[in-house]
Amino acid sequence: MAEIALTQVSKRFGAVKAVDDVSLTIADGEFVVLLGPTGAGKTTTLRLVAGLETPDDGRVFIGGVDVTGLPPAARDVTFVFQQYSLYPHLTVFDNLAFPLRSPTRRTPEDEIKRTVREVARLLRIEDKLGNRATQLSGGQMQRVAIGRALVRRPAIYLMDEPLSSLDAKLRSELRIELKRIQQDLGATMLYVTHDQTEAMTLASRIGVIHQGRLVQIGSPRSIYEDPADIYVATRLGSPGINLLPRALFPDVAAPTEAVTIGVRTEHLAIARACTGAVTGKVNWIERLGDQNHLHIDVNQRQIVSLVDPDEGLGVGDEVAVSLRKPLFFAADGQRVR
Ligand SMILES: Nc1ncnc2c1ncn2[C@@H]1O[C@H](COP(=O)(O)OP(=O)(O)OP(=O)(O)O)[C@@H](O)[C@H]1O
Repeated sequence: MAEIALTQVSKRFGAVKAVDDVSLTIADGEFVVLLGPTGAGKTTTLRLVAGLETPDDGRVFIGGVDVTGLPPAARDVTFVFQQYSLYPHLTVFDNLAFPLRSPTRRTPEDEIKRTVREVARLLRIEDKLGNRATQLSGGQMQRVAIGRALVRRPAIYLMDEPLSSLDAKLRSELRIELKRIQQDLGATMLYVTHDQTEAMTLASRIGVIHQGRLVQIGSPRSIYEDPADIYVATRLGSPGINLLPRALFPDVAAPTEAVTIGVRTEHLAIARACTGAVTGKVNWIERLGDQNHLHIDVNQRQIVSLVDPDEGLGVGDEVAVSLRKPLFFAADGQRVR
């Protein structure tokens, strides 16, 4: 395993700055997730580390070695893509063994057997080793695709939304397994996704990407609780953070530059209407089963909050809304305290 470092890396495609002056160090054994919407520059960043793209500016280091000019094959990384690409005519065993059988590796057959069985055990597909790839479900195929990356034991694993083609249940199962495997192997992983749950549950650190720039990097908790700006604040949290004009809560003590108040469920106290607080009206309840999303109208502004189904509130109820330690943002979107 090895450390990855990018120093002031930029990559342009014509007029588009896909990656813009990104500096980032991923420690040996760390799981860093790059989070951002489509087009933010996540895949390009991975491709720069893999050597599938060359930066216009900046350097890429793996294990302390400057690999900026080296081809992918010389970098000891594996890349797992969103769409599994298995050899359909081969068995699961042979698909997994494939990277070890490359002429440059010349791995002895008994070692191949041992490694393939070990990876199949990690991914819980030992009973499928004799199946052809076409006889597998989507989730099993993606496990094999991940397994193909694992057998090589590279210095670094790069994963580009490897779970996004799976249904929600399989995604959550494989998420747990990926994290377990990464910890078991002590693997260095750079993983990209636009799924906030994946980022929160997998990452040692989350890097939030916006228009090619790394706008904040930190533990999932710090990114969630202590966002640097409105953009980062809106990346995490379900329901999403409520962004409200400061004037809606005139009694709340706020820094003078504050123009917008960011309010998550945990910043809200909602009670049946009484005097003294800002009041609103419940105008919609989304029932999710174990919890509800409560939509409250406050002076024609919508606030959405998570509540227990047994809260006893109904559409049309008047409620008092008060805030506890919300987030404040200046006119330019930067956080102010
Ligand atoms: N080979 C290319 N040629 C031209 N433009 C490109 C190329 N690759 C990426 N881009 C552009 O660079 C920007 C970043 O793309 P990138 O694929 O890195 O984003 P992403 O965050 O991975 O998005 P997604 O989640 O959709 O994969 C986009 O505007 C994209 O259109």
